[in-house]
Amino acid sequence: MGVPRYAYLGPAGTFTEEALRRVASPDEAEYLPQTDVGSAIAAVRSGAADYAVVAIESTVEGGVTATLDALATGVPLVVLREVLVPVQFTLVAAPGTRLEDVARVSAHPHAWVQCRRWVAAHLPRAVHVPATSNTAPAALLVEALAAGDAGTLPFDAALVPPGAVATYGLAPLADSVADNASALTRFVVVGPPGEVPPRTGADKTSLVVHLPDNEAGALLAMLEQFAVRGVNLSRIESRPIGDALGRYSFSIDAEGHITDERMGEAIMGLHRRCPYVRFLGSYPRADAVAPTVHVGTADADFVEARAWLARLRAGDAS
Ligand SMILES: O=C(O)C(=O)C[C@]1(C(=O)O)C=C[C@@H](O)C=C1
Repeated sequence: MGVPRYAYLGPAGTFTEEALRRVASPDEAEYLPQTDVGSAIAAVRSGAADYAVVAIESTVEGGVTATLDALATGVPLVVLREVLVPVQFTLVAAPGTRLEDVARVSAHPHAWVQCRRWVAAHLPRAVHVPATSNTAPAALLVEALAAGDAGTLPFDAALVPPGAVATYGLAPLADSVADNASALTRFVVVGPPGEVPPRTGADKTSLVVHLPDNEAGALLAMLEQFAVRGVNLSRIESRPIGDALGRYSFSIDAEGHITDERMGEAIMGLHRRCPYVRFLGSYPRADAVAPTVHVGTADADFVEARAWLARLRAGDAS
């Protein structure tokens, strides 16, 4: 078998590539840059890649809907690992450009929303020119500079990851561009289902859940499956299923591993109550924070309770 092949949002220098470098260095893996998240995930489904690395959540914008939607339907894939990357941007432009010359800024939509206040304060005239990734405009700028026609570009400056400044040999116009200096983006490595990564004691489980139609309290009943078993949720968001108005799919991250008794019981509860449950994997938490275990919800409590029930069922009510 050759080296593992990773599909990810390119070109070189994206935050996604930085996340990938933390998973597998370029000399032990094949990097397959793609133009969008959907193509990276499709590459795993078609067998063109073994894994995809995709952004799934940011501290500023919440869930990355392209990723959530691509994983919620289609050939099942699972999350194997998560990686957190700090996100700040550098504004780059052709040499000689001054801040006051900048009226059009190229940026990935997720980058733009993470720099809105900075842009309003420093470039009040600037409009957004959407880019397919954080480094796509850097590559265009380099090409245009080499061809001597930077003036024909559809933007005056671009927001790029700081690491891309050196990769593309560009001159920064402004550094540390961010509305939230501690912004993080969470990336996940996804692959075909197989063995579940072993429990570490600080794990996350991701799920997609549909609710029964027209049932008062269905959302509450779904949440209770977690609450009564002491399972904390770290993210829940609704996405339209897409076939009719009012039909929503819930994308959930829960603290714990599928082999934890409380998580297993909660997922069985979802299976009994909800028309559709997709398991998107159990994997180690990047921050290695173990969940708080509430009274009566440790593995031993479930095991003991089951043994007690078995005794009752066997007629031992003493
Ligand atoms: O990986 C990149 O650089 C991207 O352009 C993608 C992406 C994202 O989709 O969230 C990654 C990190 C930042 O949050 C902004 C954009």
